[in-house]
Amino acid sequence: PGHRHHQLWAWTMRGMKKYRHVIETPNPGKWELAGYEANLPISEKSNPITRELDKADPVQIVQLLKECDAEIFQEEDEALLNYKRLYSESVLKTMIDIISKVQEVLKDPDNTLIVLSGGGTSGRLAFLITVSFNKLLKGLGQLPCYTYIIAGGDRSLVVSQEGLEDCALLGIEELRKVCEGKKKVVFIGISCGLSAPFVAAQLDFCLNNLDIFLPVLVGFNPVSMARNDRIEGWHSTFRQVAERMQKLQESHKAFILNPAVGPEGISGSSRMKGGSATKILLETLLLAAHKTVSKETDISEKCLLEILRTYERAHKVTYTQSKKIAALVKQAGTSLQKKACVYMVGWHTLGIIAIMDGAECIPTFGADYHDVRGFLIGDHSEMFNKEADLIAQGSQFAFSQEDFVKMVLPSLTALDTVLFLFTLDGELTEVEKLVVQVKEKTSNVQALSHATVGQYLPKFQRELSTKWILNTVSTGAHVLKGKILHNHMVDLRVSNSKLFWRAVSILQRFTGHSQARCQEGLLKTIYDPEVLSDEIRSAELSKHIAIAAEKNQVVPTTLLCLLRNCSVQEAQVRLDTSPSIRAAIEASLNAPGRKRGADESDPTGRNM
Ligand SMILES: C[C@](O)(c1cnc(-c2ccc(S(=O)(=O)c3ccc(N)nc3)s2)c(Cl)c1)C(F)(F)F
Ligand SMILES: O=P(O)(O)OC[C@@H](O)[C@@H](O)[C@H](O)[C@@H](O)CO
Repeated sequence: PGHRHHQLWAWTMRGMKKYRHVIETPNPGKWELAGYEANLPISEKSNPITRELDKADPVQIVQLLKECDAEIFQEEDEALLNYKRLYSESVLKTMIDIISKVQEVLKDPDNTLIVLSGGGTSGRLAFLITVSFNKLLKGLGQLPCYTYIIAGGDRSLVVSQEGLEDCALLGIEELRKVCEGKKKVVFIGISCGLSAPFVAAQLDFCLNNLDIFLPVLVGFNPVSMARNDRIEGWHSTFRQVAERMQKLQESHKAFILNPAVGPEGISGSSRMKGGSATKILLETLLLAAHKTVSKETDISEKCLLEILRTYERAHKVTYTQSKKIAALVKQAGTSLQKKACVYMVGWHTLGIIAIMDGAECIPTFGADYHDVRGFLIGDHSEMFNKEADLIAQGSQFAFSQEDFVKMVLPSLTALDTVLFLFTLDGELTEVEKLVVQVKEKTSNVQALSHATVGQYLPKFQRELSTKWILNTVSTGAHVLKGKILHNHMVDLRVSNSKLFWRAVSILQRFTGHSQARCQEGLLKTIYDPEVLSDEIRSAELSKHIAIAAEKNQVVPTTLLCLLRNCSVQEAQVRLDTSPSIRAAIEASLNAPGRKRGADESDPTGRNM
């Protein structure tokens, strides 16, 4: 029997060879065996650690997410397909090569520029890192050398606009604008999944103008797992661009920094480990560059390792507060379950991290914009590219102390949770003033202060600690609210092409049906009540997405249709009359006489 098993495995792998973009559903119950998981992009895989996240209590949720975050720092491991990791030799060498290019720019600020760019969280981190390092230069009396691009412009910093990362030409246009008149530009394109068309097009543009640009790609998949489906309005796939860069790496004409950090705790949610790893990688690289730009000494791997280790220490220090974090998760979960709000109010850059986390809850958990919101206390004048895009755009864009006092305080109730994020040096009087005002409205006030004594964390590590805590609190609160099935956000809004493919993959995973059948089912729900024609089937993905983005519960509805072989209307009735989406799906997963899909094949047989 063993050899037959092997033959099956070999057959399935050969079948994978034709694998273009489509990742086919393996035979029922053969998901792990057939090397299916091995073929999935690491950034999109389901992390075994959080397999039962939806059944965990607050303390367990914090523990599981802590373990996921710890994978960022895991050393290269021969057994685990030895993907290169954060501490791998090759990664450190590439960082050193990039540093010397950055130093050339820092020495000639007038004719040069360092551009950081990305969609969603990657764009927000591009902004945060730009602000931090321009402030560092200003402190040294030097001119700013950094600028950022985020898909959708400054609005996307505070309110997600997920569809814009699909716009390849928009990326080029934004890049041309910021590089006007520059002779040398280090372009750092950030895409955790090696997937955003916005970034792929910018990198491609750099590759066609190497006399001016040095393209650097930051992400967390091997190039072999870069996204390979066609980009609308563009001639190359992300993978083709990445392969072109790979060839130029030898001659230092392009660089790819892509250590594996392991799958996200919520499958595909690259705002978490992907965002944290982006911050760690780029701050380490740029800090080292700034440290040695004055001295002629070359940067050493030892110096890089020292900085990286301080981030690893920040992970340890942060999770010594696990009990308090779990209490915050529980309290925030209660607020959301009672249809109340969670406010995260942070000082200086801690406020930017709070705003980012709040903005991400909308696409990540289908949250309403006022469910979880971040606010920035303190001066934000020199921060934004075009602050005008932000101010007075309506309550969705509220983010300042003034907005908090004017628009939030008056309607605060005892069911709301308010979390203050600050450091113990300096702004204490400011904090107390605001806390007093909040305490008049609710006792649900928590403070997260970074002690500047004892467990001292430098600025960048303090920010990452805040990100880990806020990501855990907002994720945990939505898990407790029943938004997650196993470790998947099944009820995702199909608002860009990556989310369209994630929806199809989740349908494959929970039904065991073929990719084609799942895609057909999804289109049926999207276009309902219109009957699908071949013309509709062959329309551009952007057309499907434009319609899907305006509809609710498209994926859960399709899942029920596929599981019960019923109509869209019947599925919608079933969802509307069910206590929760999770309950409706679980009931259908266990419907009598149903073939079991991947996510229920339980190797331990516990559920038999
Ligand atoms: C793990 C899982 O099977 C799964 C989820 N999402 C996906 C995908 C999400 C998004 C895509 S994709 O946009 O085609 C993409 C995204 C990034 C990348 N490097 N390559 C492809 S695949 C896959 Cl392949 C599997 C599950 F269970 F979540 F459905
Ligand atoms: O960095 P990537 O892989 O290109 O992803 C860019 C964006 O899709 C991503 O940041 C998204 O907004 C987040 O909600 C993911 O949790």
